[in-house]
Amino acid sequence: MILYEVLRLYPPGIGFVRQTYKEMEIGGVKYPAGVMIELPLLFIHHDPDIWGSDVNEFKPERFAEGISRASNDHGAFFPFGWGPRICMGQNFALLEAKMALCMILQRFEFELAPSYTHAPHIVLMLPVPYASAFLSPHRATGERPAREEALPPPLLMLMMLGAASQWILAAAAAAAVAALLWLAVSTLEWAWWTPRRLERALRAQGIRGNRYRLFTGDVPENVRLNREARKKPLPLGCHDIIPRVLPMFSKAVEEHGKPSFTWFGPTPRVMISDPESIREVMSNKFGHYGKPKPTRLGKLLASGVVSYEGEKWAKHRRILNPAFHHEKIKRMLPVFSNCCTEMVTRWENSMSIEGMSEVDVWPEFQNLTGDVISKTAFGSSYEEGRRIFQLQAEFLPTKNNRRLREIEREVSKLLRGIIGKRERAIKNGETSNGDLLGLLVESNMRESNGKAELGMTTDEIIEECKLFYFAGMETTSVLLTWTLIVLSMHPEWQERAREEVLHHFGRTTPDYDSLSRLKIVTMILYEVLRLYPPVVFLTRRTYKEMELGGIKYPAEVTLMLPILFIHHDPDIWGKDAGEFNPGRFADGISNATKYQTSFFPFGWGPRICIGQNFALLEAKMAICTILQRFSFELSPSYIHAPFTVITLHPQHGAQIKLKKI
Ligand code: HEM
Repeated sequence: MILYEVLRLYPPGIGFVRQTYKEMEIGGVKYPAGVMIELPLLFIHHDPDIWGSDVNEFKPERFAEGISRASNDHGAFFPFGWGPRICMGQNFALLEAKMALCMILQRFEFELAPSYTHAPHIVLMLPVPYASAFLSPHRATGERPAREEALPPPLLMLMMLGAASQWILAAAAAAAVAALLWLAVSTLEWAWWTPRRLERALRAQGIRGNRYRLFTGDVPENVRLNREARKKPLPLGCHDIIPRVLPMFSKAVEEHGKPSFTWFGPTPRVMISDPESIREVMSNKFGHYGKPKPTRLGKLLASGVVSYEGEKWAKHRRILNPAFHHEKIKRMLPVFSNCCTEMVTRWENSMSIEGMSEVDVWPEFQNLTGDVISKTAFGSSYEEGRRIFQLQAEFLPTKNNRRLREIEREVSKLLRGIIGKRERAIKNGETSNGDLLGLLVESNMRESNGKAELGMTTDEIIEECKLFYFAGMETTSVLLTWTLIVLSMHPEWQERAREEVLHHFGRTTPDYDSLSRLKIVTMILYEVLRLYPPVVFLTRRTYKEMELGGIKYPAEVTLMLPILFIHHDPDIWGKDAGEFNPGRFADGISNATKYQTSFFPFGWGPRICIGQNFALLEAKMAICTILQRFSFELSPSYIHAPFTVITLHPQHGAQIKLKKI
């Protein structure tokens, strides 16, 4: 209470400043971009309308029932800031202050020295210029301390430093002990106190879950269960893939029900299982649900817009959006079609005299989507783009740190070269070739309009290109692979799709308008995305206590939005949830179930996948080109074994027997 009351009356930081990056309405007032907004902590902490008429009195008891009851506005006390950028060190600071105060109180009584002048002023923080006090040993004789003990601390420090070098050694030793103490306390805080506090808060809300294990949480158990699950393939035609793909979460739901929590290291991960709550989280209207901090692997693979928050995300998304507009993607169709034709021609050339062949379509589709994204992203700089793709493909299995850094450097160098060339061409009046990079550079120049801070830096454009690469190649090849596997398992739907394709295009190259009108093929792709979503779950993080579906989640909890579980839930999709039935999408996505967020393979809300139209058009082009030329079935060597390596892969490949038609 005392520390809180001191922090209220004498907050070390007396205010915060934020700047508007675009026009913003706050409390009914519109602030243009570029305005500095002062958040006057000191004024708010001293406001009698908030704290009462005794606002300027030192009354620690006002905090007797905690911070939230101390004033008539629970947001009125924020000496450590507030929201996502709240001081990371607040627990550290409070603990340190308590420790210091306790040790002083144990040993001394104290009062102000006559020389003390009460004159708080600002030099970054709120210092006390001459903070001398008379310290006397606790319950001691009342002897006055020596004069230098009452000197201002900086002077005292200088005198001490000058006096003897052993003081320096002593100070260094003390600093080392303090650093060790700090390390120990923050490790304990991170690995034990915080997880235990969060666990208690979740259990108090009636949410059940796994017991916390120090440091590792459920990670070793997850590895063990995955290893076990991966030993057992599924029967052909079985789409009940959850226990194999996400065995730990599946077990948690069995044992604890929904919602329940597991541990990703010291962070609890609560699985949210009702579509309404999922919609609320994904809408993220006020920025209350953020993305968890990216892992090291995530950062190395690609950061870019997918990992940003707040204004930075909004700026990047605004610049990227035009590149993914329908009209722009329509212009990329010839690239899609050429790449698909190249692939099927290769397949045709490898056929036996009887017109049969066996192909593992998984690497084939990775190649196809890699080719498509290289050409659509980099246009004339395709060769350099292709090299980047090869380097990134090498990246994932590489564990050698030196090699990883080399790859990073080479990818950045290649991208920097391509971007520089493109920027110079556009400045010389050449229009972009309609490729993603050109559109991005153009949109960036338009958006920044000469003001660098409104646009993206070259490094940021590089990150976005790496992201296109990863996001554009990986996910779409997964969708195509499962589509071929599932259509091999369900030949009646393969036949219906082929009829539709031949009806629209015969043997000619599919055009944009007819591709957009395909009904059966679209229903099939949706049903494959439902049963085999390339991204099996998403995560978000609470920045502060949030109420969701009647449950209060404390800050720092990870919410898991389990696409795979929701897509397979019989309470949402009916008894036939585990069956392949594209007919459920006959009247569109919105009529397939009664909830908006029961189908979200591309995410939802403001952060919905920017490339979904791109991916669906590419997938339709590929499926049509294949259906026009081949019938196909599973090879006897195919083993049905979906598992996740970031996205949903076929563990033993996707061997398909093709027959020329
Ligand atoms: C079948 C194919 C695809 C699937 C299933 C898919 C899935 C997703 C999902 C689930 C998200 C949301 C992530 C979240 O909210 O945390 C997302 C975001 C994103 N996707 Fe895709 N994606 C696909 C294809 C693509 C393609 C082809 C591109 C680009 C060429 C792309 C670029 C992106 C980007 C940039 C974001 C981040 C958007 C943001 O945070 O504002 N995706 N994708």
